[in-house]
Parts: sequence; structure tokens; C-alpha cells
Amino acid sequence: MSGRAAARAIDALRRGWAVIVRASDGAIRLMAVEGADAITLSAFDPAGEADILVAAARGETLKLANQLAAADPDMPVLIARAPWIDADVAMAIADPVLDLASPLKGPFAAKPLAAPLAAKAALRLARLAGILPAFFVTAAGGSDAEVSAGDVDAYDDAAHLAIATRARLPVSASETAEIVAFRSPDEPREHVALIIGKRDASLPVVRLHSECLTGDVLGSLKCDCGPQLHQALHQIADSRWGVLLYLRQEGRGIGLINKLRAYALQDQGFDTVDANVRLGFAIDARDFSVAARMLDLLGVGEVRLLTNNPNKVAGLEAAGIKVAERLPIILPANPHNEHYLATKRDRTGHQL
Ligand SMILES: Nc1nc2c(ncn2[C@@H]2O[C@H](COP(=O)(O)OP(=O)(O)OP(=O)(O)O)[C@@H](O)[C@H]2O)c(=O)[nH]1
Ligand SMILES: [Zn+2]
Repeated sequence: MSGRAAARAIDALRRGWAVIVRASDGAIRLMAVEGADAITLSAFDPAGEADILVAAARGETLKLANQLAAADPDMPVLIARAPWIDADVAMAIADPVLDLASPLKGPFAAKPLAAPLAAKAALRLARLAGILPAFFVTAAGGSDAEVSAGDVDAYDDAAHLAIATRARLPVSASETAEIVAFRSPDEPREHVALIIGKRDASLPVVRLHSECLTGDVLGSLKCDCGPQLHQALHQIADSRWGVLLYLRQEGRGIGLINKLRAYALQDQGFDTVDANVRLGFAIDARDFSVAARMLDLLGVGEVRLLTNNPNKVAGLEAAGIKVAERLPIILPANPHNEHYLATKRDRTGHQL
């Protein structure tokens, strides 16, 4: 297993380069639809025969399903290439945000997948690369960067995360705080922990905060992240001691650009859950084992967790951290995030 192969494949896909994905059932050669243009597409596929692989949910919107969908509803769909499907049409097939502006005409036809496991690994790679889950696909061949399904799965394995450095960091919520930075050799995202107060034998109050550029930095009113971050820092400062983990899991794990695509779908009337699904991603793509590993490296095995999300409690416990108590973190809604908070309460089990 090689973290390097997955890192190279992710980098290549983001740059619009070809990648070969190999699984136990075969291999496929792919290039991201996002970012392809007439020139790169004809270099990738001179014969104009590459089919288009999309997530099951996108297939559903296009009224297409894979031959194996009955057994596995998450099975990606391979759309047969037709001569009129160029790079621009493929982008309209890939990106649901464009549906209003360019209603898709078709007819589209689904083809059986030659290597379903390789196709599924390709879609996992799309999430890790923060791109739309849509690819031009040909049979494997040539000398492009190659990655195995096992490499893809091992890529964000938290096991290799280590403490890189630590320093005192007085913050407005508490002058007694220390920042600890974590790094993994395989993965560029740097997570940090802020330890607040004086550590003692009592259970720490812990908050897992997933990065939200729009809310944390720009003061977005669409979500509750910014105020929650500051409230959490103060709640921890008011306890004996605790830890805030700042996790680089922007957009519940789908990345900034895909989150903003989800926002564009929300502008069209979809809620936060349906927007993720429509893009072809899980409702919540986060993996809390990274948080568990960080706590473990800090010597914390049991916590009082600040969250309204029972899935966070379950995720952390599944990864080996004991959650002695769940502490709610409740903030007033505003007119822009009222619907978002109601969706979290009604559709993702948040206890608000
Ligand atoms: N994909 C997507 N991500 C969003 C959206 N709104 C906010 N986010 C992301 O959701 C994450 C914030 O979730 P958290 O506050 O950590 O967790 P939570 O699941 O709401 O649970 P709590 O602990 O109760 O706050 C951040 O990564 C945000 O970027 C959205 O509409 N779509
Ligand atoms: Zn947010």
C-alpha cells in the first residue's frame, strides 16, 4: 500500500491529468470531467470514445442506473459516450448546479461497468481530491500514474498522524492555551488542537470543530460554525480544562469547492442534505478517527463532548475514545440559517 500513489493520483486529477485506478476486478483509466477542455480531452482520448462515469445519485437525476444498482444502490453509472458529448456537455452532465441554466437533453444510455470496484474507488478519489465525482473513462493502458483501491482507502488513515510542533497561544477566550499541530506524511491537511486551561485529572471538555472557511473566517450567516467555534472556546475556558480540535474537514468532508456547489444548489431550493446527495456525495463524509487519533496523541482517552450531533459521539466512540457525557452547544438562529438548523434537527438527528 502506498500513500504516495494516492497522493500522486489526487494531485493528477486536480490538474486534469490521467490516472489509472486498479482494483481486484480490473483497472480503468480516467480523467476528471471538471477541468477537461477540448484539447486535454482529445489528448486523453484521441478517438472520442471515452465514456463518462458519474455517481449513482447523478445517474438517478439523469434517469439512469447501473446494472448492479439493485444489489448496491451506490454503484456508479457509466454513461455511453455519444458524438455530441464534448467537454462542455460532459461538464453539464457532471455538475448539477448547471441543471437550471442548461437543462440536459439526452438521450443518455447507461453501459455495464467493466470493473465496478475500480469505479467505486474512483469516486472515493473524487471526494479526496475535492472535485466533482465525474470522470471520462477508457480502458487502462499507457503510462499514467496508477493507484490501487487499497491505496485510496489507506490515504486518509489517521494512523500516520503525528504531533509536529506545539507552542503557547494565548487567545481571546483564554490566556492559558497551547496549540498543537499535527501532520501526516501522506496527507497535506494540517489539523490543530488548542488545549485550554490547566490540565488536571478531571475529564476534559472537548469540541470537534470541522473547518468552515465561510463561517469561521468570513462570518457567513448561512451556518452556525463561526459562533459555535467561539462559543466552544468560551465553554471550554469556563470549564477546568479542555481541547478544541480544528479539523480540516471543510464542507463535512467534501472540500470547499464542493461545499460551495452545495450552496449553489441551496440557492436553487435544495436543503443541505439533498444538495450533498445531488452532487453525488454522502450526507456527511467526515471520518472522526482523525479526531480520535489526535486525542490519543494528546493522551486523552475519555471526554465530555460539546456537540448536538449524536453521530459525532458515535464516530468518536467507534474510534476508541470514551464519551462520558454529551454537552449541548446551542446558539440562537438567524433568518439565514434557520432552515439549515431545522434540517439538521429534522434530517440528521441533531438534538437542537
Ligand atoms: N456540505 C456541506 N457542508 C456544510 C454545509 N453547511 C456547513 N457545512 C460544513 O459542516 C461542518 C460543520 O459541522 P460541525 O458544526 O462541525 O458539526 P455538526 O455536524 O453540525 O455538529 P455539532 O457538533 O452539533 O455542531 C463544516 O465543515 C462546514 O463547512 C452545507 O450546507 N453543506
Ligand atoms: Zn459553516
